[in-house]
Amino acid sequence: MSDLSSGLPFLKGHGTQNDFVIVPDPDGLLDLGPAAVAAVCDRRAGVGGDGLLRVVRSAADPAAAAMADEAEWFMDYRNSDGSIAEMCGNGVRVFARYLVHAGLAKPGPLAVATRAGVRRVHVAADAADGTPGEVTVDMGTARLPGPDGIEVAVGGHRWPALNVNMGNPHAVAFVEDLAQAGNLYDAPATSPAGVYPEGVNVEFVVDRGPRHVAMRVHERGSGETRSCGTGACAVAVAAIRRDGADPAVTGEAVAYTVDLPGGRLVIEEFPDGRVAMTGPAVIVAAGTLDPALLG
Ligand SMILES: N[C@@H](CCC[C@H](N)C(=O)O)C(=O)O
Repeated sequence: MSDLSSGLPFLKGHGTQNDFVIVPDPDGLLDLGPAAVAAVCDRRAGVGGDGLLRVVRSAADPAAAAMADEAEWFMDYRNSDGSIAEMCGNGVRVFARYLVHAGLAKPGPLAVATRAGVRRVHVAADAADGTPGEVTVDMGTARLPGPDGIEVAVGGHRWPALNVNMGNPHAVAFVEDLAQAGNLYDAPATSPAGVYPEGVNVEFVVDRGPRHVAMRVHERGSGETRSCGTGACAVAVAAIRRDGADPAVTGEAVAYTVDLPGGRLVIEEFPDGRVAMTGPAVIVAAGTLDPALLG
């Protein structure tokens, strides 16, 4: 158990404006329950964030100890409502940026343990003018578990959707106009019932040009966010199949540009099914959390 009487150090970072509170806990001494996470992520009464990244040595956390030989650090990711998710694509890029920022890793290749398994990350060196290098993550392979006939509904609109699992669940719907998704204050309805027993992240997608799409997302546990890395991968995978460009069939790697409200990500898929995501990730602030916030 950690002594929190003098407060808890934190940092703030984002990847294409998907923003996270980063809490270093190298020795795994913190017990951050859902209420504490939600309080920290509250945009008015807390620091504010779409999620929280606890940075802990894999060997110090039972959820990651089995990955400790491969990845020194475990990304313990929580949504802003305090719920746990298996994976966060922007989160893992921001996590890697933090490790470099804190001197815990060097730019270049590094491995990060997540609940969805070890993810290989590459942090590019900063440019000569100080612009932070982009961060690429090998996101593993997408699963498309079906069934056929999934639909997403918002207001009076209803669209067919593809179930894409990137370690976490997604429903991808191609729409005519991103405004049709409305204000996205509430989670969109999905059918048939029972396809997503643990909840789902829902993506709305339009075409922008050849191999170029734009999307909005409603994230499970966080609401509408300005970017979602696993969501962008799910969208690219769905668009690649729709466009008949599946690398497992064509034998050719393919890259799609995905525009999100908070920025741009490039998603590649390779003939062996691996999906890679590249985009910016930055640290923007550091401070101390009032222990009262943590309950
Ligand atoms: N923003 C993330 C996804 C975070 C988890 C998601 N809300 C879930 O519950 O699955 C990303 O960048 O992938």
